Amino acid sequence: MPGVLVRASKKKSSDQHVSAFRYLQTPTMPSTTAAALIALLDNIQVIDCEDDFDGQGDRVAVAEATRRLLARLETPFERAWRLSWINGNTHMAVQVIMDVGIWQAWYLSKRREISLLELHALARTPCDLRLIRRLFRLLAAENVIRELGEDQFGATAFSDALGQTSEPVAQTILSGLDSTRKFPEFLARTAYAEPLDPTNSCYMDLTPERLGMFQRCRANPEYQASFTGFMRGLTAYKLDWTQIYDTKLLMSDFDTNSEALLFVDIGGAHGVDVERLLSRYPDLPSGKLVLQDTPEVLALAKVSEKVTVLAHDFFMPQPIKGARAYFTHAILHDWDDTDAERILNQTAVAMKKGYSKLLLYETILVSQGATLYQSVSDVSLMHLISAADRTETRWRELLRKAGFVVLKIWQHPSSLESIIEAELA
Ligand SMILES: C[S@@+](CC[C@H](N)C(=O)[O-])C[C@H]1O[C@@H](n2cnc3c(N)ncnc32)[C@H](O)[C@@H]1O
Repeated sequence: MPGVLVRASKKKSSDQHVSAFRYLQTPTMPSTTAAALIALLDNIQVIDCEDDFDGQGDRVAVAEATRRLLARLETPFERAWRLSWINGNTHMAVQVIMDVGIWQAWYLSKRREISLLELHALARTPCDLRLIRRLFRLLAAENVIRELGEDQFGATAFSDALGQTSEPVAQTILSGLDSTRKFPEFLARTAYAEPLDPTNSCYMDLTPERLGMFQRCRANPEYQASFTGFMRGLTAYKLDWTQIYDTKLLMSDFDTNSEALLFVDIGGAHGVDVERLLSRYPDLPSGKLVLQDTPEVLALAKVSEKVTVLAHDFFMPQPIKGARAYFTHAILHDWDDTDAERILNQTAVAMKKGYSKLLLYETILVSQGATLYQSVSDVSLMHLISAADRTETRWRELLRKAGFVVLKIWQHPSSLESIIEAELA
Protein backbone atom coordinates (compact mmCIF):
# COMPACT_ATOMS: atom_id res chain seq x y z
CA MET A 1 0.00 0.00 0.00
CA PRO A 2 1.64 3.28 -1.06
CA GLY A 3 1.30 6.52 0.85
CA VAL A 4 2.05 7.92 4.25
CA LEU A 5 2.39 4.56 5.98
CA VAL A 6 5.20 3.31 3.74
CA ARG A 7 6.99 6.67 3.70
CA ALA A 8 7.11 6.68 7.53
CA SER A 9 9.04 3.40 7.56
CA LYS A 10 11.80 4.90 5.38
CA LYS A 11 12.67 7.58 7.92
CA LYS A 12 15.86 7.28 9.93
CA SER A 13 15.23 5.88 13.39
CA SER A 14 16.26 9.12 15.18
CA ASP A 15 13.60 10.98 13.15
CA GLN A 16 11.02 8.38 14.05
CA HIS A 17 10.96 9.51 17.67
CA VAL A 18 10.22 13.05 16.56
CA SER A 19 7.61 12.01 14.02
CA ALA A 20 5.94 9.69 16.54
CA PHE A 21 5.59 12.51 19.04
CA ARG A 22 4.33 14.87 16.36
CA TYR A 23 1.72 12.29 15.40
CA LEU A 24 0.74 11.69 19.01
CA GLN A 25 0.41 15.39 19.74
CA THR A 26 -1.36 16.66 16.64
CA PRO A 27 -3.13 14.07 14.51
CA THR A 28 -3.04 15.34 10.93
CA MET A 29 -5.63 14.74 8.22
CA PRO A 30 -4.94 11.31 6.71
CA SER A 31 -4.08 11.04 3.02
CA THR A 32 -6.74 9.69 0.65
CA THR A 33 -5.17 6.24 0.67
CA ALA A 34 -4.97 6.11 4.45
CA ALA A 35 -8.54 7.46 4.76
CA ALA A 36 -9.83 4.66 2.53
CA LEU A 37 -8.00 2.10 4.62
CA ILE A 38 -9.27 3.61 7.88
CA ALA A 39 -12.85 3.58 6.57
CA LEU A 40 -12.45 -0.07 5.60
CA LEU A 41 -11.11 -1.04 9.03
CA ASP A 42 -13.65 1.07 10.94
CA ASN A 43 -16.48 -0.58 9.01
CA ILE A 44 -15.62 -4.09 10.08
CA GLN A 45 -18.46 -5.23 12.32
CA VAL A 46 -18.08 -8.04 14.79
CA ILE A 47 -20.92 -10.49 14.66
CA ASP A 48 -22.01 -11.79 18.04
CA CYS A 49 -20.77 -15.37 17.99
CA GLU A 50 -20.56 -16.15 21.71
CA ASP A 51 -22.17 -19.57 21.45
CA ASP A 52 -20.49 -20.66 18.26
CA PHE A 53 -16.92 -21.87 18.77
CA ASP A 54 -16.10 -21.91 15.04
CA GLY A 55 -17.37 -18.34 14.79
CA GLN A 56 -15.22 -17.51 17.80
CA GLY A 57 -12.25 -19.15 16.12
CA ASP A 58 -12.69 -16.89 13.09
CA ARG A 59 -12.97 -13.83 15.30
CA VAL A 60 -9.80 -14.75 17.23
CA ALA A 61 -7.91 -15.38 13.98
CA VAL A 62 -8.94 -11.95 12.66
CA ALA A 63 -7.92 -10.35 15.98
CA GLU A 64 -4.52 -12.06 15.67
CA ALA A 65 -4.16 -10.62 12.16
CA THR A 66 -4.92 -7.10 13.44
CA ARG A 67 -2.25 -7.58 16.12
CA ARG A 68 0.23 -8.52 13.40
CA LEU A 69 -0.94 -5.49 11.42
CA LEU A 70 -0.31 -3.22 14.41
CA ALA A 71 3.16 -4.73 14.83
CA ARG A 72 3.91 -3.69 11.22
CA LEU A 73 2.23 -0.28 11.45
CA GLU A 74 3.71 0.93 14.71
CA THR A 75 7.23 2.33 14.84
CA PRO A 76 9.54 0.73 17.41
CA PHE A 77 9.03 3.81 19.60
CA GLU A 78 5.24 3.52 19.41
CA ARG A 79 5.48 -0.15 20.27
CA ALA A 80 7.63 0.55 23.34
CA TRP A 81 5.33 3.40 24.36
CA ARG A 82 2.27 1.16 24.07
CA LEU A 83 3.88 -1.61 26.11
CA SER A 84 5.16 0.56 28.92
CA TRP A 85 2.97 3.62 29.11
CA ILE A 86 -0.35 2.99 27.38
CA ASN A 87 -0.98 -0.50 28.75
CA GLY A 88 0.25 0.33 32.28
CA ASN A 89 -1.72 3.57 32.56
CA THR A 90 -4.88 2.08 31.09
CA HIS A 91 -4.83 -0.88 33.46
CA MET A 92 -4.29 1.49 36.38
CA ALA A 93 -7.15 3.79 35.29
CA VAL A 94 -9.56 0.88 34.82
CA GLN A 95 -8.72 -0.37 38.30
CA VAL A 96 -9.07 3.04 40.01
CA ILE A 97 -12.53 3.52 38.46
CA MET A 98 -13.38 0.03 39.70
CA ASP A 99 -12.05 0.73 43.21
CA VAL A 100 -14.30 3.79 43.61
CA GLY A 101 -17.28 1.75 42.38
CA ILE A 102 -18.13 3.70 39.21
CA TRP A 103 -18.09 0.79 36.74
CA GLN A 104 -20.52 -1.20 38.87
CA ALA A 105 -22.90 1.71 39.54
CA TRP A 106 -22.86 2.70 35.85
CA TYR A 107 -23.68 -0.85 34.78
CA LEU A 108 -26.49 -1.12 37.31
CA SER A 109 -27.91 2.25 36.22
CA LYS A 110 -28.49 0.74 32.71
CA ARG A 111 -27.54 4.15 31.20
CA ARG A 112 -25.89 3.80 27.80
CA GLU A 113 -24.95 7.48 27.65
CA ILE A 114 -23.96 9.51 30.66
CA SER A 115 -22.18 12.72 31.64
CA LEU A 116 -18.99 12.94 33.63
CA LEU A 117 -20.86 14.70 36.46
CA GLU A 118 -23.35 11.82 36.64
CA LEU A 119 -20.55 9.27 36.61
CA HIS A 120 -18.80 11.14 39.39
CA ALA A 121 -22.00 11.17 41.45
CA LEU A 122 -22.17 7.37 41.11
CA ALA A 123 -18.83 6.87 42.91
CA ARG A 124 -19.13 4.79 46.07
CA THR A 125 -15.93 6.31 47.45
CA PRO A 126 -15.58 10.10 47.47
CA CYS A 127 -13.17 11.19 44.75
CA ASP A 128 -12.12 14.38 43.02
CA LEU A 129 -14.08 15.18 39.85
CA ARG A 130 -10.94 16.44 38.10
CA LEU A 131 -9.11 13.19 38.90
CA ILE A 132 -11.96 11.19 37.37
CA ARG A 133 -12.09 13.46 34.30
CA ARG A 134 -8.38 12.85 33.61
CA LEU A 135 -8.75 9.10 33.90
CA PHE A 136 -11.89 8.98 31.73
CA ARG A 137 -10.10 11.01 29.07
CA LEU A 138 -7.50 8.25 28.81
CA LEU A 139 -10.13 5.50 28.89
CA ALA A 140 -11.99 7.14 25.99
CA ALA A 141 -8.78 7.48 23.98
CA GLU A 142 -8.11 3.76 24.54
CA ASN A 143 -11.69 2.80 23.53
CA VAL A 144 -12.60 1.42 26.94
CA ILE A 145 -15.59 3.79 26.75
CA ARG A 146 -16.97 5.99 23.96
CA GLU A 147 -16.48 9.75 23.98
CA LEU A 148 -19.74 11.32 22.77
CA GLY A 149 -18.99 15.00 23.42
CA GLU A 150 -17.33 17.16 26.02
CA ASP A 151 -17.63 15.27 29.33
CA GLN A 152 -20.18 12.90 27.75
CA PHE A 153 -19.47 9.20 27.56
CA GLY A 154 -21.02 6.03 26.20
CA ALA A 155 -20.88 2.50 27.62
CA THR A 156 -19.19 -0.37 25.73
CA ALA A 157 -19.40 -4.14 26.11
CA PHE A 158 -16.12 -3.90 28.02
CA SER A 159 -17.27 -1.18 30.45
CA ASP A 160 -20.47 -3.20 31.07
CA ALA A 161 -18.35 -6.26 31.88
CA LEU A 162 -16.15 -4.22 34.23
CA GLY A 163 -19.31 -3.32 36.15
CA GLN A 164 -20.11 -6.95 36.96
CA THR A 165 -17.73 -7.16 39.88
CA SER A 166 -17.86 -10.85 40.68
CA GLU A 167 -17.63 -11.92 37.04
CA PRO A 168 -14.41 -12.93 35.23
CA VAL A 169 -13.67 -9.69 33.32
CA ALA A 170 -13.60 -7.51 36.46
CA GLN A 171 -11.79 -10.24 38.41
CA THR A 172 -9.18 -10.54 35.68
CA ILE A 173 -8.39 -6.82 36.01
CA LEU A 174 -7.90 -7.28 39.76
CA SER A 175 -5.80 -10.43 39.35
CA GLY A 176 -3.28 -8.41 37.27
CA LEU A 177 0.24 -9.72 37.11
CA ASP A 178 1.97 -7.49 39.67
CA SER A 179 5.02 -9.73 39.64
CA THR A 180 5.88 -8.92 36.01
CA ARG A 181 7.27 -5.51 37.11
CA LYS A 182 9.43 -7.15 39.77
CA PHE A 183 10.75 -9.88 37.52
CA PRO A 184 13.72 -8.07 35.90
CA GLU A 185 15.04 -7.21 39.38
CA PHE A 186 14.43 -10.76 40.61
CA LEU A 187 16.33 -12.22 37.65
CA ALA A 188 19.28 -9.87 38.14
CA ARG A 189 19.44 -10.95 41.79
CA THR A 190 19.29 -14.64 40.87
CA ALA A 191 21.96 -14.41 38.13
CA TYR A 192 19.41 -14.87 35.32
CA ALA A 193 18.93 -18.52 36.20
CA GLU A 194 15.69 -20.08 34.93
CA PRO A 195 13.45 -19.87 38.04
CA LEU A 196 12.51 -23.43 38.92
CA ASP A 197 12.65 -23.39 42.71
CA PRO A 198 9.02 -23.23 43.98
CA THR A 199 10.26 -22.02 47.39
CA ASN A 200 11.71 -18.89 45.78
CA SER A 201 9.41 -17.20 43.27
CA CYS A 202 9.43 -13.59 42.11
CA TYR A 203 5.81 -13.37 43.28
CA MET A 204 7.02 -13.82 46.87
CA ASP A 205 8.74 -10.42 46.65
CA LEU A 206 5.26 -8.80 46.64
CA THR A 207 4.55 -9.42 50.33
CA PRO A 208 6.78 -8.93 53.41
CA GLU A 209 5.86 -12.48 54.52
CA ARG A 210 7.03 -13.77 51.09
CA LEU A 211 3.78 -15.64 50.49
CA GLY A 212 3.59 -17.89 47.45
CA MET A 213 0.71 -17.26 45.02
CA PHE A 214 -1.56 -20.04 46.29
CA GLN A 215 -0.67 -19.19 49.93
CA ARG A 216 -1.58 -15.55 49.35
CA CYS A 217 -4.87 -16.61 47.78
CA ARG A 218 -5.66 -18.67 50.85
CA ALA A 219 -4.71 -15.85 53.21
CA ASN A 220 -6.66 -13.16 51.37
CA PRO A 221 -10.28 -13.81 50.26
CA GLU A 222 -10.25 -10.92 47.75
CA TYR A 223 -7.16 -12.29 46.10
CA GLN A 224 -8.67 -15.76 46.07
CA ALA A 225 -11.86 -14.45 44.47
CA SER A 226 -9.98 -12.54 41.75
CA PHE A 227 -7.73 -15.50 40.88
CA THR A 228 -10.62 -17.97 40.80
CA GLY A 229 -12.74 -15.47 38.84
CA PHE A 230 -9.94 -15.06 36.32
CA MET A 231 -9.51 -18.86 36.03
CA ARG A 232 -13.27 -19.25 35.51
CA GLY A 233 -13.12 -16.73 32.66
CA LEU A 234 -10.06 -18.35 31.11
CA THR A 235 -11.46 -21.87 31.30
CA ALA A 236 -14.83 -20.77 29.90
CA TYR A 237 -12.93 -19.04 27.06
CA LYS A 238 -11.12 -22.25 26.11
CA LEU A 239 -12.60 -24.95 23.93
CA ASP A 240 -14.96 -27.25 25.84
CA TRP A 241 -12.76 -30.26 26.69
CA THR A 242 -15.57 -32.65 25.74
CA GLN A 243 -15.12 -31.46 22.15
CA ILE A 244 -11.46 -32.54 22.21
CA TYR A 245 -11.76 -35.84 24.05
CA ASP A 246 -14.32 -38.42 22.96
CA THR A 247 -16.34 -38.80 26.17
CA LYS A 248 -18.19 -41.79 24.71
CA LEU A 249 -15.07 -43.74 25.71
CA LEU A 250 -15.88 -43.01 29.36
CA MET A 251 -19.58 -43.77 29.02
CA SER A 252 -19.23 -47.04 27.09
CA ASP A 253 -17.74 -48.80 30.12
CA PHE A 254 -19.74 -47.01 32.78
CA ASP A 255 -22.84 -48.31 34.50
CA THR A 256 -24.81 -45.25 35.62
CA ASN A 257 -26.94 -47.42 37.93
CA SER A 258 -23.97 -48.77 39.87
CA GLU A 259 -22.39 -47.14 42.93
CA ALA A 260 -19.35 -46.19 40.85
CA LEU A 261 -18.37 -42.61 40.12
CA LEU A 262 -17.76 -41.30 36.62
CA PHE A 263 -15.54 -38.27 36.88
CA VAL A 264 -13.38 -36.52 39.48
CA ASP A 265 -12.11 -33.03 38.62
CA ILE A 266 -9.04 -32.61 40.85
CA GLY A 267 -8.32 -28.91 41.49
CA GLY A 268 -11.41 -28.11 39.41
CA ALA A 269 -11.93 -24.71 41.13
CA HIS A 270 -15.03 -23.01 39.65
CA GLY A 271 -16.41 -26.24 38.13
CA VAL A 272 -16.61 -25.11 34.48
CA ASP A 273 -15.11 -28.41 33.21
CA VAL A 274 -17.34 -30.68 35.30
CA GLU A 275 -20.38 -28.67 34.20
CA ARG A 276 -19.37 -29.20 30.59
CA LEU A 277 -19.47 -32.96 31.03
CA LEU A 278 -22.87 -32.66 32.72
CA SER A 279 -24.18 -30.55 29.83
CA ARG A 280 -23.19 -33.36 27.47
CA TYR A 281 -24.94 -35.98 29.63
CA PRO A 282 -27.71 -34.04 31.41
CA ASP A 283 -29.49 -37.26 32.44
CA LEU A 284 -26.62 -38.44 34.63
CA PRO A 285 -27.89 -39.16 38.13
CA SER A 286 -26.64 -37.04 41.07
CA GLY A 287 -23.34 -37.93 42.68
CA LYS A 288 -21.56 -39.30 39.58
CA LEU A 289 -19.45 -36.17 39.12
CA VAL A 290 -17.09 -34.79 41.75
CA LEU A 291 -15.50 -31.35 41.97
CA GLN A 292 -12.44 -31.07 44.22
CA ASP A 293 -10.33 -28.10 45.32
CA THR A 294 -9.45 -26.26 48.51
CA PRO A 295 -12.43 -25.32 50.76
CA GLU A 296 -11.88 -21.58 50.10
CA VAL A 297 -12.11 -22.05 46.33
CA LEU A 298 -15.05 -24.44 46.47
CA ALA A 299 -16.99 -21.85 48.47
CA LEU A 300 -16.90 -19.70 45.30
CA ALA A 301 -17.98 -22.48 42.89
CA LYS A 302 -21.45 -22.31 41.34
CA VAL A 303 -22.29 -25.80 40.11
CA SER A 304 -25.37 -27.94 39.59
CA GLU A 305 -26.74 -29.77 42.63
CA LYS A 306 -25.94 -32.99 40.78
CA VAL A 307 -22.21 -32.34 41.25
CA THR A 308 -20.62 -33.49 44.52
CA VAL A 309 -18.36 -30.76 45.87
CA LEU A 310 -15.56 -32.21 47.98
CA ALA A 311 -12.66 -30.35 49.59
CA HIS A 312 -9.47 -32.28 48.92
CA ASP A 313 -5.77 -31.47 49.13
CA PHE A 314 -4.25 -33.21 46.12
CA PHE A 315 -1.04 -33.91 48.04
CA MET A 316 -3.11 -36.25 50.23
CA PRO A 317 -4.46 -39.68 49.17
CA GLN A 318 -7.38 -39.39 46.74
CA PRO A 319 -10.53 -40.33 48.73
CA ILE A 320 -12.67 -41.27 45.69
CA LYS A 321 -11.67 -44.80 44.73
CA GLY A 322 -12.14 -46.56 41.41
CA ALA A 323 -13.78 -43.73 39.44
CA ARG A 324 -13.91 -44.05 35.66
CA ALA A 325 -11.86 -40.86 35.12
CA TYR A 326 -9.61 -38.58 37.14
CA PHE A 327 -9.22 -35.24 35.40
CA THR A 328 -6.91 -32.30 36.00
CA HIS A 329 -6.87 -29.04 34.07
CA ALA A 330 -3.94 -26.63 34.38
CA ILE A 331 -2.86 -28.27 37.63
CA LEU A 332 0.33 -30.24 37.04
CA HIS A 333 1.92 -27.36 35.13
CA ASP A 334 1.89 -25.42 38.42
CA TRP A 335 4.28 -27.92 40.00
CA ASP A 336 7.82 -29.16 39.39
CA ASP A 337 8.38 -32.83 38.59
CA THR A 338 8.82 -33.83 42.25
CA ASP A 339 5.51 -32.30 43.35
CA ALA A 340 3.68 -33.28 40.14
CA GLU A 341 4.79 -36.86 40.77
CA ARG A 342 3.46 -36.67 44.35
CA ILE A 343 0.06 -35.51 43.05
CA LEU A 344 0.04 -38.28 40.43
CA ASN A 345 1.00 -40.90 43.02
CA GLN A 346 -1.84 -39.84 45.32
CA THR A 347 -4.23 -40.19 42.37
CA ALA A 348 -2.78 -43.51 41.20
CA VAL A 349 -3.51 -45.23 44.54
CA ALA A 350 -7.23 -44.59 44.02
CA MET A 351 -7.34 -45.81 40.40
CA LYS A 352 -8.55 -49.22 39.27
CA LYS A 353 -6.01 -50.78 36.93
CA GLY A 354 -7.31 -51.39 33.42
CA TYR A 355 -10.44 -49.34 34.08
CA SER A 356 -9.75 -45.89 35.55
CA LYS A 357 -8.43 -43.25 33.19
CA LEU A 358 -6.27 -40.25 33.92
CA LEU A 359 -7.06 -37.21 31.75
CA LEU A 360 -4.67 -34.26 31.87
CA TYR A 361 -5.92 -31.14 30.07
CA GLU A 362 -2.67 -29.23 29.73
CA THR A 363 -0.48 -27.15 27.47
CA ILE A 364 2.03 -29.14 25.48
CA LEU A 365 4.84 -26.78 24.59
CA VAL A 366 5.98 -26.89 20.99
CA SER A 367 9.53 -26.09 19.94
CA GLN A 368 8.34 -23.69 17.24
CA GLY A 369 5.26 -21.57 16.65
CA ALA A 370 3.97 -21.36 20.23
CA THR A 371 0.74 -19.35 20.40
CA LEU A 372 0.29 -16.23 22.49
CA TYR A 373 -1.71 -18.25 25.02
CA GLN A 374 0.98 -20.91 25.36
CA SER A 375 3.84 -18.46 25.73
CA VAL A 376 1.97 -16.11 28.10
CA SER A 377 0.98 -19.09 30.24
CA ASP A 378 4.55 -20.41 30.36
CA VAL A 379 6.15 -17.05 31.21
CA SER A 380 3.46 -16.30 33.81
CA LEU A 381 4.23 -19.61 35.52
CA MET A 382 7.89 -18.54 35.61
CA HIS A 383 7.43 -15.37 37.68
CA LEU A 384 4.28 -16.37 39.60
CA ILE A 385 5.35 -19.76 40.92
CA SER A 386 8.76 -20.61 39.41
CA ALA A 387 7.15 -23.34 37.30
CA ALA A 388 7.21 -24.23 33.58
CA ASP A 389 4.96 -25.73 30.95
CA ARG A 390 6.16 -29.08 29.57
CA THR A 391 6.96 -30.45 26.14
CA GLU A 392 5.42 -33.76 25.05
CA THR A 393 8.66 -35.58 25.91
CA ARG A 394 8.65 -34.12 29.43
CA TRP A 395 4.96 -35.04 29.95
CA ARG A 396 5.60 -38.61 28.83
CA GLU A 397 8.65 -38.89 31.09
CA LEU A 398 6.75 -37.51 34.11
CA LEU A 399 3.89 -39.95 33.59
CA ARG A 400 6.22 -42.90 33.05
CA LYS A 401 8.07 -42.15 36.30
CA ALA A 402 4.75 -41.92 38.16
CA GLY A 403 3.69 -45.38 36.87
CA PHE A 404 1.37 -44.40 34.01
CA VAL A 405 1.27 -45.25 30.33
CA VAL A 406 0.04 -42.68 27.80
CA LEU A 407 -2.81 -44.04 25.65
CA LYS A 408 -3.34 -41.05 23.39
CA ILE A 409 -2.76 -37.33 23.18
CA TRP A 410 -5.96 -35.66 22.00
CA GLN A 411 -5.66 -32.43 20.06
CA HIS A 412 -8.02 -30.08 18.29
CA PRO A 413 -7.00 -27.35 15.83
CA SER A 414 -9.00 -24.74 17.78
CA SER A 415 -7.75 -25.75 21.21
CA LEU A 416 -5.11 -23.96 23.24
CA GLU A 417 -4.31 -27.16 25.12
CA SER A 418 -4.30 -30.92 24.62
CA ILE A 419 -5.73 -33.82 26.58
CA ILE A 420 -3.29 -36.52 27.61
CA GLU A 421 -5.14 -39.77 28.22
CA ALA A 422 -3.27 -42.24 30.41
CA GLU A 423 -3.85 -45.28 32.60
CA LEU A 424 -1.90 -47.23 35.20
CA ALA A 425 1.02 -49.10 33.59
C1 LIG B 1 -4.42 -22.90 37.79
S1 LIG B 1 -5.80 -23.27 38.79
C2 LIG B 1 -6.67 -24.40 37.75
C3 LIG B 1 -8.13 -24.46 38.08
C4 LIG B 1 -9.01 -25.24 37.09
N1 LIG B 1 -8.64 -26.62 36.97
C5 LIG B 1 -8.98 -24.56 35.73
O1 LIG B 1 -8.38 -25.09 34.79
O2 LIG B 1 -9.52 -23.47 35.62
C6 LIG B 1 -5.08 -24.31 40.01
C7 LIG B 1 -6.05 -24.79 41.08
O3 LIG B 1 -5.34 -25.66 41.98
C8 LIG B 1 -5.88 -25.46 43.26
N2 LIG B 1 -4.93 -25.95 44.27
C9 LIG B 1 -3.72 -25.45 44.59
N3 LIG B 1 -3.15 -26.19 45.56
C10 LIG B 1 -4.03 -27.18 45.84
C11 LIG B 1 -4.00 -28.30 46.72
N4 LIG B 1 -2.93 -28.54 47.50
N5 LIG B 1 -5.06 -29.13 46.73
C12 LIG B 1 -6.12 -28.91 45.93
N6 LIG B 1 -6.21 -27.88 45.07
C13 LIG B 1 -5.18 -27.03 45.03
C14 LIG B 1 -6.09 -23.97 43.33
O4 LIG B 1 -6.99 -23.62 44.37
C15 LIG B 1 -6.62 -23.67 41.94
O5 LIG B 1 -8.02 -23.71 41.88
